Amino acid sequence: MSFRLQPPAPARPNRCQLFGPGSRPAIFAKMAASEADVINLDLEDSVAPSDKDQARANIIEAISAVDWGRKTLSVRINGLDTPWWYRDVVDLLEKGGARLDQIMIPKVGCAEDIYAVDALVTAVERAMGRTKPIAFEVIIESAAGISHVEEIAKASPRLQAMSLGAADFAASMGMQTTGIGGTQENYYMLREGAKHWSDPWHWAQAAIVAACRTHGILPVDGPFGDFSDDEGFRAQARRSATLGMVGKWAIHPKQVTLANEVFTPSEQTVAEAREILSAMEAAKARGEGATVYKGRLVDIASIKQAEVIVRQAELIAG
Ligand SMILES: CC(=O)SCCNC(=O)CCNC(=O)[C@H](O)C(C)(C)COP(=O)(O)OP(=O)(O)OC[C@H]1O[C@@H](n2cnc3c(N)ncnc32)[C@H](O)[C@@H]1OP(=O)(O)O
Ligand SMILES: O=CC(=O)O
Ligand SMILES: [Mg+2]
Repeated sequence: MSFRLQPPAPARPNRCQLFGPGSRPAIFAKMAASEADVINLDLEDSVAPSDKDQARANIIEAISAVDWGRKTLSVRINGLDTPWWYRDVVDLLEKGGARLDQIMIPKVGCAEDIYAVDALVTAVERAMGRTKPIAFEVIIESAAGISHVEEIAKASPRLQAMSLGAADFAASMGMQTTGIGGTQENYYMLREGAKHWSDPWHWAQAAIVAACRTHGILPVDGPFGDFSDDEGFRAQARRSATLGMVGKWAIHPKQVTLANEVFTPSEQTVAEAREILSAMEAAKARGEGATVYKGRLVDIASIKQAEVIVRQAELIAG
């Protein structure tokens, strides 16, 4: 155990991040009225190159014109390999107003990518006398991104969240699939003639969770493309939650309820966590570090596990 304590992740709900193209302002009010904790207005891959300027103008207007309530409001800028990203940053910060909370940086490949955006954001913030610092979230969606995930996670104090972007990740890795997230038909083990599907996203998710938890950042699962497959979404989201991720993107409004359902600990889970804490209090009073709860071992590590669940529930309850 290091003497350095693991830093806590930002204390805000992040169960669902609802995306919408900046080129489709008619849905902005619907996004604001949704139950998503985070809104991601997109300037990147859901916006055609010919629409980039108009989408940026739409978003700048909507940042202050729409009532976003208590949601975290984030805008996904274009990637650093495009001619649009610097204009996205400068215009959002100069013209977007104070309501904007966060910028999402896609296709991050190394810590220097964050440094570059940080330098630009810092300069514009100073020039504008902006008092609320813009937070960052990043998408790990390339071979370079996952290779440098830990140095990316510690690249800036602005960084609050990190998502896995399954679509671009699959493309960058040369994966033989056009599906966005979820079960991949050809990724199975064979035993006695029966197929057992495995999870090709698992290793990247685990690397992201470890980097995020080391540096106090929220790990988030990205898109699940087949929005007609509720059970597929649930299964993917449950695996992510079990691994330690705090939430998942919704690329269609119907996925918001599903994400909130999975990433909100159930009453039963919270009640059990509280019972474990009580059982450990009683054990401590007896001078014991370990005891039995419902026929199974609980010890001092169980306190930390139970506290994760109770903290999640308290955060969501506000
Ligand atoms: C790989 C990645 O990078 S993923 C992230 C980038 N991608 C995106 O941002 C895409 C976000 N999603 C969308 O653009 C759209 O949801 C689409 C294109 C997938 C589907 O759009 P539609 O064909 O309009 O969907 P559908 O007809 O089922 O919409 C149902 C209702 O939800 C609304 N709606 C659709 N998308 C959204 C959204 N993202 N947020 C809020 N409301 C929405 C529609 O306006 C419609 O409202 P209505 O009932 O009042 O008429
Ligand atoms: O940007 C998201 C992705 O899956 O790619
Ligand atoms: Mg992407």
